Amino acid sequence: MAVYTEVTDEALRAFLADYEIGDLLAFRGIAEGVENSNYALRTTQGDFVLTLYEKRVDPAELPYFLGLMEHLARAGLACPTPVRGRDGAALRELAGRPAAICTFLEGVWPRRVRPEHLAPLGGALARLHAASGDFAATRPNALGPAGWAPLLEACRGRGDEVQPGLMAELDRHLTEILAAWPAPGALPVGQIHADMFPDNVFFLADAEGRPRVSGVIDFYFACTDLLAYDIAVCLNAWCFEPDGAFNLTKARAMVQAYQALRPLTEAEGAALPVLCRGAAIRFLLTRLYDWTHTPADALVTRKDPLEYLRKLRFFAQVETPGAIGV
Ligand SMILES: Nc1ncnc2c1ncn2[C@@H]1O[C@H](COP(=O)(O)OP(=O)(O)OP(=O)(O)O)[C@@H](O)[C@H]1O
Ligand SMILES: N[C@@H](CCO)C(=O)O
Repeated sequence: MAVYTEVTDEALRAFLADYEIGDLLAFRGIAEGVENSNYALRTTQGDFVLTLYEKRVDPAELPYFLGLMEHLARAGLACPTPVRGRDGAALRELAGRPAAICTFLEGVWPRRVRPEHLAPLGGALARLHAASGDFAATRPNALGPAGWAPLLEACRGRGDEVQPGLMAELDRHLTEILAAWPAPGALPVGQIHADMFPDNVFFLADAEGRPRVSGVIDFYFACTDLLAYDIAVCLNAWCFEPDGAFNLTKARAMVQAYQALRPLTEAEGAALPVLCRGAAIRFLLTRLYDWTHTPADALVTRKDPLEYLRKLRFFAQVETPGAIGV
């Protein structure tokens, strides 16, 4: 479910009059995603995606997200390009919500991640980091280390209902993670995607049938943070099998392809185990928050926090970067 705000045919046609993207042929709500309302539009000039930003997005941050997408697209990265209206503004309002239209990207996200996806993923991540290197704006990571303790507190009342003893275990992990977190200035910083999960990366097959990245979407967690943290997010989201086992082959393929374009510093390599642990607790906590604050009968599908408890435990016992493919 991700159409929270209904848009009428008339309202959409009036909205599109402010753009030069042709006449509307068809539009439909997109069911995937949980944060915002998305519509696929077809006009006489092509396909587009209309997004209405819902409650969890702070309108003040939209210029950063849209500006970053525009910057990356201009640098040649396949990501949604915000379309400007006749007056030059990309961020507008529709049905009482902030709204923007972006270009539509071809491809599909992998429902089942195969080892062949990982090298293209690593390459795409390194290109994203290179392309955003000269983007001037910054945005602190609201879901970075400073945000984890407040999130844990917000879950404390009901967290143990999900698994007995969970809160005490998370207290221990968080204390250890924060104590080992790299000091400011120790690692390279830049614009990161921060949510590079399989459902945000589209692939198409090349002439030989090998997957190649055709687009990266959903920049609404993007922020200015440690570049290597994006690798840690990918190691969490792409390198575990459905049975919970860590797949070292996938990890190595991703990290090697990334390093072919941007070699990691020694400090980044050494820090990756704790960055992975941090990324695991970040997704565990946001999922736990949603789990304990969303009514069970809500239309949104809640994601399993315990999947990330298993990943957190795995990364907590990693002793060398080599064990995670670095
Ligand atoms: N530019 C695009 N081109 C093609 N499809 C898109 C594009 N943007 C979004 N989509 C489609 O819309 C779906 C939802 O988009 P998105 O993941 O950005 O939604 P969200 O509600 O913000 O997300 P999430 O729950 O992942 O945080 C995607 O899975 C994809 O199918
Ligand atoms: N990718 C996230 C949702 C958006 O933060 C998750 O799977 O928990």
